[in-house]
Amino acid sequence: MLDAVVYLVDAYDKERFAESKKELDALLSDDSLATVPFLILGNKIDIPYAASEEELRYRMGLSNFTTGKGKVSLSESNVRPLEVFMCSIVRKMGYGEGFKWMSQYIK
Ligand SMILES: Nc1nc2c(ncn2[C@@H]2O[C@H](COP(=O)(O)OP(=O)(O)OP(=O)(O)O)[C@@H](O)[C@H]2O)c(=O)[nH]1
Repeated sequence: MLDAVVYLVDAYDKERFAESKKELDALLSDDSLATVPFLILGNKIDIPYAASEEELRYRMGLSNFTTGKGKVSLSESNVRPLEVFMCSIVRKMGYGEGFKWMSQYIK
């Protein structure tokens, strides 16, 4: 079984959000991934016109599904950990926080 899924979205390529949402939805509804933590990374925030975190969350249909940043214990619940972190891979920023968040849910 997978420990986690890291899903990277190009936050600058707004025209492809619908396509990206479709792919993500397929993964989210895959029974074999039902309890697997999902880290959604919105990349390329160094570009001024890139989507904000809020816009990305909305466009990906995740507004009501993120489980909270920081230390949030979900082990007592059936809730799958899912969060959105914005990053710039070329600037080497943002994803570290995401991976740190994710690591608390990996046994
Ligand atoms: N400005 C910026 N450019 C980036 C960043 N990360 C990757 N790129 C650049 O984006 C270009 C295209 O790479 P990707 O977006 O990863 O392309 P891809 O997802 O493999 O291909 P597509 O499916 O066609 O989008 C490359 O030139 C990368 O260097 C980033 O954080 N900021």
